[in-house]
Amino acid sequence: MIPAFIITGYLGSGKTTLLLNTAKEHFSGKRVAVIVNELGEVGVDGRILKNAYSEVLELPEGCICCTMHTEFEKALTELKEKYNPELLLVETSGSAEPFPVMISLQNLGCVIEAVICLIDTKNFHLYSQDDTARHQIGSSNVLVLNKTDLVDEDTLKQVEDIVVSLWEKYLLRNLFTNEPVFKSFKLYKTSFGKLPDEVFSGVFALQEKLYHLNDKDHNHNHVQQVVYFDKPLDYEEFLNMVNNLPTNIIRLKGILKLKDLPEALVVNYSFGNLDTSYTLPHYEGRSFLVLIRSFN
Ligand SMILES: Nc1nc2c(ncn2[C@@H]2O[C@H](COP(=O)(O)OP(=O)(O)OP(=O)(O)O)[C@@H](O)[C@H]2O)c(=O)[nH]1
Repeated sequence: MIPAFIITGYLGSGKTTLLLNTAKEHFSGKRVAVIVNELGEVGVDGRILKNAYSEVLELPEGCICCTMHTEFEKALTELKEKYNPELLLVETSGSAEPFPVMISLQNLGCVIEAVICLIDTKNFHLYSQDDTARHQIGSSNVLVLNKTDLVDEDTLKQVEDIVVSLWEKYLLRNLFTNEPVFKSFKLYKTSFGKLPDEVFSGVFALQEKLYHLNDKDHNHNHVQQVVYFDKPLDYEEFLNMVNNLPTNIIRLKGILKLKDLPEALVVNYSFGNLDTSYTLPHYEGRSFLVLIRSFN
């Protein structure tokens, strides 16, 4: 039985960041396979994670939450045969609910060690009404109020209260008994997903067998577009573009080769905050940006 952690949470909440620091440190020396599912056909997280983990499986088809679960199970079976991992870390897309992934992992004989939901405390008010975000919270048993460095104590307390009430309201329930799948949760307040070791110790493992619900009408509230750049960009030109983005663009991710910069720049923008602190030294691919628009 392979232990598996599911990392869920809304767009830009810090899932990849968690995988790059705390999880990476905690499991160093183990044969860890990372599975990452991104909205859209171009993966950014996968490329970053390949810098940190030797085995990264990208499932860019867009959506393991709807019709893709057979693809997910096939890919996972191949991964197990090829790599024989001691542990799986699964990052779901920010637009996906974790439940179908939980089912698939159990179908393939994995033990779900925890479902960890990252919450962007700075921007929570902008997405707290989103149905998928609410189900992500209700399907998790480790709630992580992340980006605490960007909010004051009062805001943090408000977000905590809302998240706790959403957890209670959106709790995942056993199809037959209607009992909550998770009887309790643990809440952490962090920045950059720095979680204590206990999260990875198995104390949050899911004991129950899950069952498929009828496929409900699954309606995504986001649309993504990919823009490719054939020539290296000027940094000023790029900043200008970011500063003039329409307000319905809530997320921008990508990898850009810039004039005068030897390493490719990883672009990470969510809700008006731009982060370009991460670079990729040996990136040979095309420059691109994925833009995620909200309909809400
Ligand atoms: N200030 C601050 N920034 C953070 C924190 N955690 C993550 N970030 C930044 O937030 C941005 C998004 O983080 P990611 O880890 O890429 O978020 P994600 O959840 O994987 O994003 P998606 O895969 O698109 O849903 C990056 O620029 C991170 O460096 C935090 O605690 N504080």
